[in-house]
Amino acid sequence: MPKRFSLDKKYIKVLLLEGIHPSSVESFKAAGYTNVERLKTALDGEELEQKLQETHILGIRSRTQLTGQVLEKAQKLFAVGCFSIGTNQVELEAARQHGIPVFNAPFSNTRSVAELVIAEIIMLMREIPAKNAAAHRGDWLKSVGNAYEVRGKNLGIVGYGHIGSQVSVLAEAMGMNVFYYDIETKLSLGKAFVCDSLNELLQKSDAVTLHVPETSDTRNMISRNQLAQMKRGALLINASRGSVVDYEALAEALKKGHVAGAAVDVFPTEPASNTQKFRSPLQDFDNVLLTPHIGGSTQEAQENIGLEVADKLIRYSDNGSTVGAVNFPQVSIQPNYHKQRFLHIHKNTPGLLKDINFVFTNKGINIAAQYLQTDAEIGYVIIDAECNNCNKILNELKAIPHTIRARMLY
Ligand SMILES: NC(=O)C1=CN([C@@H]2O[C@H](COP(=O)(O)OP(=O)(O)OC[C@H]3O[C@@H](n4cnc5c(N)ncnc54)[C@H](O)[C@@H]3O)[C@@H](O)[C@H]2O)C=CC1
Ligand SMILES: O=C(O)CCC(=O)C(=O)O
Repeated sequence: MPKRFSLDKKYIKVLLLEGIHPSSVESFKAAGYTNVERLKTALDGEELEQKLQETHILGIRSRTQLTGQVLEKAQKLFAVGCFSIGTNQVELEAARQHGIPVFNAPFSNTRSVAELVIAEIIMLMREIPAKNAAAHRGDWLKSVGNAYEVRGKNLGIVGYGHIGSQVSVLAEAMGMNVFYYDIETKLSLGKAFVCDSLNELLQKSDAVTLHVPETSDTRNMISRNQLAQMKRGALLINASRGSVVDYEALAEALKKGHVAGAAVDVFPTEPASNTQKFRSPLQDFDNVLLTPHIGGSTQEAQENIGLEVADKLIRYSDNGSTVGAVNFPQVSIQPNYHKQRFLHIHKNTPGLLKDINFVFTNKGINIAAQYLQTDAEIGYVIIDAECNNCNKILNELKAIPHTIRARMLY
């Protein structure tokens, strides 16, 4: 059976930034993509814009910022893969308007984050960060101090999604009492107790861990007022996004001893590479565990993410399937090796489908199958047709007013 490609694959440039796992390169190569470049670092500014001039498929993790301005200039870019859960590093609406679906990996690193959080809860409850820092300086802090077992303590989980719910199960297995708060109704796992408000959760918890996405609602959701609601001596863990906690306020609460310790993996501004310096108001505190956004950085997670996101990008590039895209109408579709496939992305305008169909019917070309999905603003249609002069058809499809992008898979 002949293979059909969405551009001759030798012309498709795949650029993978930020040390994305080599498993993704292997996937692209196995699917016939030979022009794959993998860089260890993130890119920004002019360097990023330059590189994107020749890129069709881009893979990033959390450091590369894809603004509307950057996307506007990336004329050849037709798909973006975030090799992460979070997609806040991409202006999704701008990508959508440019006809660029954005894919991510919603599950693959969740267990890794949950395990790190559990380890941090134990470390913080035993005051290990401060004792470890002292030992490195030659000081011997052998005292029970405020060290506690986690068994029987209350853990508050904010955001009971993929990560929060796994933390819940692991914490209960260690004998913790779990409380959670979510804006959505979520099935309680084990004996976890749902709280009606964030304040209720903060008031009950000996340790609070945050597992919400970055949204306008979660920005600074833990600030002075919320920290004041926490029990004196409670712990705070943030492995979600840096924007979720006001770190100046957290530093004040730590200074006063109101918060006894914290573990922080994410920051409002993170160094773009390992050679850049990292600064945070939390660096002054021995009782704060600081990690460089490595919640999901395990070999298992990264290998799986590499495979998962590469697979979604390849399916889109080869077949037009947008399943798993976070900003795009979802079309689930199998390859069609016998017909010519066209992809048409357009502004959702009345009568446009008629114009598309006219391109074929006007020439007596049979449309064998058609798959359309729309949202309020854009439409995405896949057309399998029996045509001979396919390039001419493609050009006519591109010329239809309100077309954002048209491609032919061949
Ligand atoms: N540190 C790291 O390396 C990693 C960080 N993350 C971060 O963790 C976040 C959570 O990941 P998942 O659990 O997989 O996401 P998820 O989407 O499965 O769960 C998020 C939960 O938060 C809830 N939520 C949203 N807004 C809320 C609000 N204002 N108040 C309370 N609950 C709210 C949602 O309803 C959902 O249940 C990601 O969005 C990402 O930013 C994810 C992976 C790795
Ligand atoms: O591993 C990364 O670069 C990003 C992890 C993360 O924050 C996510 O998956 O949302």
